[in-house]
Amino acid sequence: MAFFSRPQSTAVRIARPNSEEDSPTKQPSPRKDSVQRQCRNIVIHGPTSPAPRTETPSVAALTPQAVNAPVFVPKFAREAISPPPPTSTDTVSSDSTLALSEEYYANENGNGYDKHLEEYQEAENDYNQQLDYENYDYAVDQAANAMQGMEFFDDIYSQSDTSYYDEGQREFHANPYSDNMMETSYYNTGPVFLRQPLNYLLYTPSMPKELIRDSTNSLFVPPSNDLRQILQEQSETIRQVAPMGLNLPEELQGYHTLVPLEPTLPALERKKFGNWHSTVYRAIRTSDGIPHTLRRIENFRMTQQAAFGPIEKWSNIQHPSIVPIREAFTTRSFNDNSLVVSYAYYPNAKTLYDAHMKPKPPPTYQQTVYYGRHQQHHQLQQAQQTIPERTLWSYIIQLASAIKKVHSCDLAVRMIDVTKVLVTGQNRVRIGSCGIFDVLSYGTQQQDVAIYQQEDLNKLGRLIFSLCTNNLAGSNQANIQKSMETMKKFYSAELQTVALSLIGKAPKTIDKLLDMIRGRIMQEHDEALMATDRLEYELLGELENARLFRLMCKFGFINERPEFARDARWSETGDRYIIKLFRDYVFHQVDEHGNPVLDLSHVLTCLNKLDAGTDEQIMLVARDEQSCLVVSYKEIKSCIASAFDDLVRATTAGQSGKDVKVI
Ligand SMILES: Nc1ncnc2c1ncn2[C@@H]1O[C@H](COP(=O)(O)OP(=O)(O)OP(=O)(O)O)[C@@H](O)[C@H]1O
Repeated sequence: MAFFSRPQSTAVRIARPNSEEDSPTKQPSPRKDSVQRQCRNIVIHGPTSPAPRTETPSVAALTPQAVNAPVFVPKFAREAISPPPPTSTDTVSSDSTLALSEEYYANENGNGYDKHLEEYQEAENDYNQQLDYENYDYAVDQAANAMQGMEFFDDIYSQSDTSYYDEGQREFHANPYSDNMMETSYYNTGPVFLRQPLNYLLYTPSMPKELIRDSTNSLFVPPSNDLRQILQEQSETIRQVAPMGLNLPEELQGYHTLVPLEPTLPALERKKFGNWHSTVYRAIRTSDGIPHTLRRIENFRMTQQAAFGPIEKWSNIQHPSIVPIREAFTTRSFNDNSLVVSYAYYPNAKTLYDAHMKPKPPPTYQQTVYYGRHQQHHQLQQAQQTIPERTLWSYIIQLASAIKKVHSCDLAVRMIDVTKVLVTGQNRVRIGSCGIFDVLSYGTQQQDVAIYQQEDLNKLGRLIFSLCTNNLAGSNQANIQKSMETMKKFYSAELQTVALSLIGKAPKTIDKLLDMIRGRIMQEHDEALMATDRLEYELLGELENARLFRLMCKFGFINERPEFARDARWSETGDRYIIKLFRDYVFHQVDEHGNPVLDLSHVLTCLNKLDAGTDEQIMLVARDEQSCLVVSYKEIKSCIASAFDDLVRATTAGQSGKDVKVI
C-alpha cells in the first residue's frame, strides 16, 4: 500500500523501458497488445475502506512538476494495482487497523476467527471505551482529541454532559458544498475540537427499513413508484394549456394563462353555486409564476368594497385541510361583472364526489370479456369501491380539525359538501371554496354565526352518509333506514354513531365531536408522523441528484473546450492534463478486450468521491497507454475547481469584476 498512500502524485510509465522508448516516432501499441499490460482506466483499487484520517492536509494544487515526476519501474505499478495481503508490518499501530487486517485474514483463510473471541473482544472494547468516558479528563485528552477528530467529537457530543459546548457551537452548520469543507476547523474560540466532517457526500445514508412503515400500507404516502408517477403527472398537468377558441382573457388582474378545470356544459346542465353560475380556472400568477385556482362567480355585481372583509379574515386561516385563499377581486374581463377568488392550486385534485361517487363509465368490450373470465377479480373490484373505514375516519378527522380551526376564528365553513371537499393526495382532503359565501351574502340578512356552525356539523354528518352509502341523498329522511342498513353492513357501530349524532337535531359542538373521536385522532396523528418519515426517506433517495448534476455541468463547462486546445496547461505536460485523463477514467472505461464499459455505478462512485475530494488515489492511464498518473480525488477536485474558476473569470461578467454565480 505504500505506493498508493504517497501524498504526491506521480507519473508512472507502464511499458517496459527499452532503448527505443523515448523515440518521438513511436506509435501507440495496437489494441491487441493491451492484454499484455494493464488495460486503460480500469479501477485500480476496487472499493477501499478509507484510511482513518488523522490530519487534514491542505489541498495541494497539482504542479507541472508533479505531472513530470520521475519514471517508475513497471513491475511496482503492477504489484500495487491489486491490494496486497496483510503483512506483519501492516498489523501494527491502531486497533482499527488490527481489526481490518483480521477481517481480511479471516476472509482470506475461509475459516475465520473464533466468533466468540471476536465478540468478546468487541464487548471488551466497548467497556473500555465507556470507562474512558467515565474517567474523562478534559485537559489531559485535549491534544489527543485534536488528533482523533471526528470520532471523538461525535462520541463526546452524544454524552449527557454537554457543558463543554455552548449553543453556538451546537448550531453550527457547515455548507457541505463548500470547496473548503474538508479544511474547515469549526471553532475558533475556546477549546479546539477539530471536527473532521464525514465524507457524507459519498453516499446517501439510508434509514433502517424497520423504521419505515411498509410502503403499501402507508395511509398518506403511496409506494415509491406510484409517488414518483403521481408527482410527474402533476408536473405535466401544470404545464397543460387550454384548447384554442375558449375566448378567455389573456390577462386577469395579475394572472395569465387561464385553463378551465371543468368541462364547459350547456347552460341548462350547469349546477349553481348558491344562486350563481361559477367556473373554476387554473391561472398563473404573474408576480410569482405559481399556478393558482380562480373561482369565478358570474354576473355578480358587488356593491360595497367592505364585502371583501371576510376574505381578509379567511386569508389569515392556515390549516392543512383548508385550501388557502390568496385574494379576491372583481373584474369585467369576462364581459360581465364577475367576482373572482384566488386559491392555492393542487394539480390533479379531485372532489370527494369525483373520487368516490361518480359513476364509473361502463366497462369496455375487452373489460367485459376479461371480467367474465375473471369473475372473482370483478367482484373484488366492486368491493374496493366501498370506501375503507380507515379512510373515512381519516377524512372525518381532517375535516373536524379544519372545522375546529374555522369555528375558533368565529367563522363558519359553509362549504362542507362532497363536491367542494378536494382529495389532493392519498387520503388527504382539503375544504375548497371557503369564504365565497361570506362575500356573496354580505349585506343580506345574516343568521347568527353559531347557527351556521351547527350547520357545518350537520353537513359533515350528511357528507359521511353520502360517502358511506355512495348516495348524495343518503341522509335524507326518506332514505335513512336503507342507509343505516348499508352502513351496518360495511362500517363499525362507532362510525354509525358519529354520523347519526351529527345529522341529529340535538345541539352539538365541534369540541364534543372531537371528544367522541379522540382515540381515532391519536391513530391519525401516528399515521401523519409515519408519513413524514416515509417522505423523508423518499427525499433521501433524490437528495444527491442536484449535487451530481451541478458537478456534471461544471465538468461539461471545462472539458474539451476548443480554446483550451492550444493551452499548454491542458497538454500532456500541463497540470490540467489530469482532468482529461479523469474524464476518460470516469466515462471511457474499457475492459481487458478494449470494449467499452458502461457502468453507471462506477460513474456515480467517481463523481461522489470527486465532489467529496477524498484522499483516495487512483491511477489515470494515458490514452496511448504509455504512461499513467497516480492522483488523489482531492487533487483532481482542486484542479477542476481551479480550471472552472479560470473559466468564470474569463466570462464577460467575470472580466468586469462582477460576482458571477454559475453553479
Ligand atoms: N384548489 C383547487 N386545486 C385544484 N383543483 C381544484 C381546486 N378547486 C377546485 N378544483 C377542481 O376544479 C373542478 C371544478 O370544481 P367545482 O367546485 O366546480 O367542482 P364540481 O365537481 O364541478 O362542483 P359542482 O358540481 O358544484 O360544479 C373540480 O374538478 C375540482 O377538482
